[in-house]
Amino acid sequence: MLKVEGIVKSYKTGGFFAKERQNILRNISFECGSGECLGIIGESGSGKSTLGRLVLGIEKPDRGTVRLNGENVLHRTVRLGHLSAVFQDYTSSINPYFTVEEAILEPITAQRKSRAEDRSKVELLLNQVGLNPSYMSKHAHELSGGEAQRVCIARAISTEPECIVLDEAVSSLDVSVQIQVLKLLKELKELYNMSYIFITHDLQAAAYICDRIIIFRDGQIEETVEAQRLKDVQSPYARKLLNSLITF
Ligand SMILES: Nc1ncnc2c1ncn2[C@@H]1O[C@H](COP(=O)(O)OP(=O)(O)OP(=O)(O)O)[C@@H](O)[C@H]1O
Repeated sequence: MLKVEGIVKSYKTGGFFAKERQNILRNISFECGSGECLGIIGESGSGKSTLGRLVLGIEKPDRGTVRLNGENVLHRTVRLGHLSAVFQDYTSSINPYFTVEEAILEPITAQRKSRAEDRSKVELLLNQVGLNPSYMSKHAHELSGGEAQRVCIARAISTEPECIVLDEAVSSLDVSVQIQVLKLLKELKELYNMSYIFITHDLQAAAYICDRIIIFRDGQIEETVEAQRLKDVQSPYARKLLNSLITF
């Protein structure tokens, strides 16, 4: 279970010596249960990706804590192998000098598992994301967008993490590929009982994959709603935002 409590985050607004700071996240608290997919929807610049980085323990909050099963994610041992991420920019997510096999093995190697099992593990992971073993020796530039994102997903699930932060993970893909990858993510979530923090602008994608959706406004939670009851949002802002995001 992921528990975010009282997160506050600001950044310096000017250069290195600047004293002024811009508040990005203001007192954010929520929980994401095991096996739950929690969506974060909000306008551009509202702080969604910043929140994602704090959940991953990549950055430190000014105040507040992110805990995974009661332990602070700022400790490397708490996040290593237990938390992972899939980002929008799949091409730069994969080291261009790595083969697919090396890219998928990166997090496993960080956990120092035995090398003998590695190849068969990569084969299994490729299979689970719908790619055949011949992909192992390819490099990122030889993959289509959908294939590269499948490799990123295989890498993200390789350590069987409890939680994955998916930051606009399907947004750069063609619509038909988006649907396939969303379906795959849903299946993998069931298979491994993982939690997802699903950051997106895409209301349809969120409605498809999420159990609950947080509507974010200017670094604060405006409203949280069950994905199946999106039409019942209460606040006028949330209504307006959702209407603006409906594209059909
Ligand atoms: N490392 C940083 N240093 C300074 N300011 C930053 C940093 N990271 C983000 N910001 C600022 O924080 C604000 C929120 O950015 P963030 O990327 O979290 O928003 P977002 O909701 O994910 O936006 P988008 O949907 O466009 O990706 C922006 O004004 C951004 O310029």
